[in-house]
Amino acid sequence: MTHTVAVIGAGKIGEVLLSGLVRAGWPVGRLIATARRPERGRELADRYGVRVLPNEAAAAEADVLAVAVKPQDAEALMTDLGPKVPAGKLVISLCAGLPTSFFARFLAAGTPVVRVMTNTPALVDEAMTAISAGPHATAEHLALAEEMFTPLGRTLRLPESQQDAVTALSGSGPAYFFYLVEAMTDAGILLGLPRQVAHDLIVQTAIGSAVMLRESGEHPVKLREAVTSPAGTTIAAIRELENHGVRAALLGALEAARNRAQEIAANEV
Ligand SMILES: NC(=O)C1=CN([C@@H]2O[C@H](COP(=O)(O)OP(=O)(O)OC[C@H]3O[C@@H](n4cnc5c(N)ncnc54)[C@H](O)[C@@H]3O)[C@@H](O)[C@H]2O)C=CC1
Ligand SMILES: O=C(O)[C@@H]1CCC=N1
Repeated sequence: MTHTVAVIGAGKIGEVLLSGLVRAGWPVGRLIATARRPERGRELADRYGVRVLPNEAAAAEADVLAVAVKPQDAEALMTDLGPKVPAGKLVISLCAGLPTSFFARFLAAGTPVVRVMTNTPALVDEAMTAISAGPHATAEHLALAEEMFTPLGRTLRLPESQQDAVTALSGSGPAYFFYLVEAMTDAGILLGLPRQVAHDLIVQTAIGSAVMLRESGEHPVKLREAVTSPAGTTIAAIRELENHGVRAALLGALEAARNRAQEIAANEV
């Protein structure tokens, strides 16, 4: 926590990172945010007590630049800011799809780049963050990225070649679970439960199932089999899921997300 971190483009995920660092006790004097809109900057300063600076001033002051703009905005940002980033800074990209080589193009030779893919459960310190070394990133840079993201949940080091798959699985993953909860709440309503009751039942069921997965260490098939009684209710539901190809739909959905990350990388943003 001795480094100064600037979140460049503190939107949704940038704020998730900032708030997590504040909760973890990162000195607020060592946290900087940049924002395109002045009112957004004021909001972040009021909410977290962090300094809000223009991009270039942030890059001059910080040791670590955590780039959290949308991939579509990264080229404009880096064309302007990249050549002004002083040597010796660590650039950490939070952007989906963009490879570290993209950032290296705009930066002084030798600037280390690390790519991370985190997710929104960082808001409750339950993130899954995958960290990959890009050009010139040493073990020390990876350790610094871990120091920033470990307080927000779990971290894992992976080769950069796996980051598009990670993005499809755990980066976007919370959205799939929220989608399922939404659909299952509707199902409860179809069966006659009040909306709030259906919501509460499924949220606690999701939490219980997630904790079992983590704490039992059992394979999900075994956990599911324990719920599935012979000639019972669960198998009747599972048959419907199988009939509707839900497993195949998930395989296709994640492949589509991975393909989208690759399109972003190919600049088809
Ligand atoms: N939302 C999520 O769950 C996750 C998002 N990501 C990645 O994080 C990045 C940001 O996504 P979100 O936070 O959802 O988007 P967002 O649109 O909420 O945040 C991006 C922010 O960057 C600001 N910005 C853009 N250009 C700027 C510039 N030149 N200077 C200063 N600020 C600038 C925008 O005003 C905006 O506030 C994306 O690259 C996305 O792939 C990664 C993991 C999860
Ligand atoms: O939807 C997106 O592109 C971003 C990346 C991972 C989660 N949200």
